[in-house]
Amino acid sequence: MTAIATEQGAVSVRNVRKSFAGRSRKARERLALDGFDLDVRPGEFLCLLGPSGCGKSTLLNLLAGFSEPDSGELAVDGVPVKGPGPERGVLFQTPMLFPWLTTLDNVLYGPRARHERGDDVRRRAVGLLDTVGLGRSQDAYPHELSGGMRHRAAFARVLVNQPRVLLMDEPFGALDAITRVAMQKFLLHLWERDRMTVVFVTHDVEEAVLLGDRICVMSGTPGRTRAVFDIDLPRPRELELTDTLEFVHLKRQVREALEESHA
Ligand SMILES: Nc1ncnc2c1ncn2[C@@H]1O[C@H](COP(=O)(O)OP(=O)(O)OP(=O)(O)O)[C@@H](O)[C@H]1O
Repeated sequence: MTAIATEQGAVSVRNVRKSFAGRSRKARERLALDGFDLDVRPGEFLCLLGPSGCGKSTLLNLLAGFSEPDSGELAVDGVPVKGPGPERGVLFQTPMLFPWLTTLDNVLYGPRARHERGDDVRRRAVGLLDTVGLGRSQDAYPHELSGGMRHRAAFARVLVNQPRVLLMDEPFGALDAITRVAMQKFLLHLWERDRMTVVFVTHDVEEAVLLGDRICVMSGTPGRTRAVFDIDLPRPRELELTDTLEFVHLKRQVREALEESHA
């Protein structure tokens, strides 16, 4: 896969408001975000932490172009987000795969939908499946894959579009501890190599400190930025880092900010 230029993938969120109508006349409108600002540098790994309901998924959906703000602006490389686009890859907690397609056909789905059909794209898809350790499972259907394998297949499906920005909503939240660590290692390795911009939502403070360049702790409702932490830990990062004093100290600071955001 071609490396992604690090100067691409700047994300900006300006004064964004997003509300949801109540289900009935009596049910009040819910204000998920109000006056929300965020800048993510090209190639930066930003983690979003915050209490349930503070608007993290709402923000990711807006950046993905799955929904529109009431007001304010969201842009990638200065281009306003007007809908979904292949330059923004989205990964959710539940891997999105079509059950009736093989692993390889799932990966090729996006390029085919854009009428990219040549040998090049097929080679890229096969290469990616190798990279994610599914080289031998290209003909398997999703139900024949383990949970971790399905996550990796969904990853390959997103990466084949060579996104400049990866939007990840608790992608490893449902995995067992061992698979989760394996996926974190895999993501770190991939990001070290390609340096795409990542916006990563998690509830796990340790995961945020291990992965992120910066952590934005949100509070709500409506969602606001409560604290921002620069994580200046050396890279490449390995799991052993979590045992160091520096890591433990940072983790405590972030956890305290998160606890305050629940107050
Ligand atoms: N489609 C929707 N319709 C109505 N209300 C919604 C919708 N999506 C989100 N909300 C509301 O907007 C607010 C923010 O929700 P959101 O899912 O963004 O929070 P979150 O921080 O991602 O929460 P969690 O950590 O639990 O996933 C909540 O009050 C939620 O009930």
